[in-house]
Amino acid sequence: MSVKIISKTCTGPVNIAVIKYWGKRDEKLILPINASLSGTLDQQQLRAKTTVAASAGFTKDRMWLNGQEQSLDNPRLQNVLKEIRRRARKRKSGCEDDLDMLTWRVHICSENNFPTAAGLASSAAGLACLVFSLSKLFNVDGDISDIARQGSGSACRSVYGGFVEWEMGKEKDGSDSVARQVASENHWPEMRVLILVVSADKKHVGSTAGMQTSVKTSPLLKHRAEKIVPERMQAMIEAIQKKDFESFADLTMKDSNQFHSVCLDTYPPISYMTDISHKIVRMVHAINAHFKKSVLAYTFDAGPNACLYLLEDHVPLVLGFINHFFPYDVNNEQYIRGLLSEPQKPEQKLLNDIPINPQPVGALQYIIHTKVGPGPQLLEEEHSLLDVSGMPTSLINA
Ligand SMILES: Nc1ncnc2c1ncn2[C@@H]1O[C@H](COP(=O)(O)OP(=O)(O)OP(=O)(O)O)[C@@H](O)[C@H]1O
Ligand SMILES: C[C@@](O)(CCOP(=O)(O)OP(=O)(O)O)CC(=O)O
Repeated sequence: MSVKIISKTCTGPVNIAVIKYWGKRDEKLILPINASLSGTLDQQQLRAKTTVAASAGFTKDRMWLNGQEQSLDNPRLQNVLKEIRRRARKRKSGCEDDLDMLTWRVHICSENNFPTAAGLASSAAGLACLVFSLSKLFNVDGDISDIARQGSGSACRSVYGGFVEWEMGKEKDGSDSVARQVASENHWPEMRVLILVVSADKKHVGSTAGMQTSVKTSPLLKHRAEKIVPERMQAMIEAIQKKDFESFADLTMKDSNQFHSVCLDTYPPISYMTDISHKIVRMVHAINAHFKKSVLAYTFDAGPNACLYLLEDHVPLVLGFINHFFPYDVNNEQYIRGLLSEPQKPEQKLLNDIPINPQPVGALQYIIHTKVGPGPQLLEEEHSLLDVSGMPTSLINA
C-alpha cells in the first residue's frame, strides 16, 4: 500500500521596491535598518510556482529548483521550515485526517517563469511562495510575512498584493518587523510596470553581501535610514493613497538614486547600474521634461535592469520612445513580453529635443510589460509539480 502524501501548490509574485530596503540590524532574523515599500507585480507575467508535499514515507527534506536538486542546508531555508513547523505546533493545527504531519519530512519543488538570480527579485517571489505554500500545507493562518522575511528580507513584501510596506519594527525578536498592505491591487488599476532587461546575468555582488558592506562603511546609509526614509515612507504612502502619480514618481526616482549613491558611498564601492542603465535614466527625465511633469519613474535594484512605473495611458508612447532610443532586432518577436500594447512612434521634432543617441540594437535584451497584482495564490492539485510518489514531474528545466 502506498504511503499517503499531502501536498499544496501555489504561485508567488515578484515585488519591486519604490522605497528601498538596504541594510540589516540583525543578520539572522533579517531585521532591516529602515522601512521599505514596494509594488507587487502581476503573476501572469512573473511568478514562482511551488509544490510542497509532506509524507511519513519521505526519508529527508528535499528541494528542487528549476529542475535541479538543491541543498536544503541553507540556514535561511532551515529557519523558514523550523518556524512554520513551530507555528503549526503552537496552533495545534498541523494535523490533517488525524495524522501528525509535523513529524513528516517535506519535498519542495519550485520553478520560476523568469530568470533566477538575475536582479529580477526571484528570491522574493520564491521565498514568499515557499512560505505561503508551507502555511497552506500545515494550516498556519494569520500573517506569515515575518516567516518569509527570514527567508529573504524583501520576500516579506511579496506575501501581499498591491502596494506593501515592510515596517522596520523595534522589537529585538522581530515580531513587529512585518509587511502590511498599504493599498490593494484594485486601488490604482491604471498603474503599469515596464521592466527593461539590460542583462539577465548573475550580479557580481549579491544584495546580502552588498548591504553588509554598506552598513559597515557608508555614512550616507546611516543618514538615509535615520533622516530620509521615515519622511519618505509617509510621503509615499500618502501619494499612493491619493493616487498622486507625480509625487509617487519623484519619490521613487529619488529613492532609487539614493540607494545607488549609498552603493557608491560603500567602501569598496559597489556599482550595479551600467552605462545603459544611466541612459535609461536620462531618457526618463527627458520624457518627463517633455510632458512638463513626471509621467514615468525608474527604479533600479541590485543590478542594471530598469523597472519603470507609469500609468496605462502613457504606455504606447513610452514604448515608442524606448524603441527609438533602444532599437531591437525586428526578428525578435519576444522583445516585448506580457501585456499587449502597440508602441506609438513619437513625432520626429519631439525626438529631436532629446539629446540622446539611439543605442545599437541589442542594448536591451527584452521588455516585460506588467502591472500591479495580487499576493500568492493557491492552485488546484492538478497543477502539482510533484507526482504521486512525491518526486518532480519533470527534472528538466521547466
Ligand atoms: N522559486 C524559488 N524557490 C526557492 N528559492 C528560490 C526561488 N527562486 C530563487 N530562489 C533563491 O533565490 C536565490 C536568488 O537570489 P538573488 O538575490 O541572488 O537573486 P534575485 O532575487 O533574482 O535578484 P535580486 O534580489 O537582486 O532582485 C536563488 O539562488 C535561490 O536560492
Ligand atoms: C535592492 C533590493 O532589492 C534589496 C533586496 O535585498 P534582499 O531581500 O534580496 O536581501 P536579503 O534580505 O539579504 O535576502 C531593495 C528592495 O527590494 O527593497
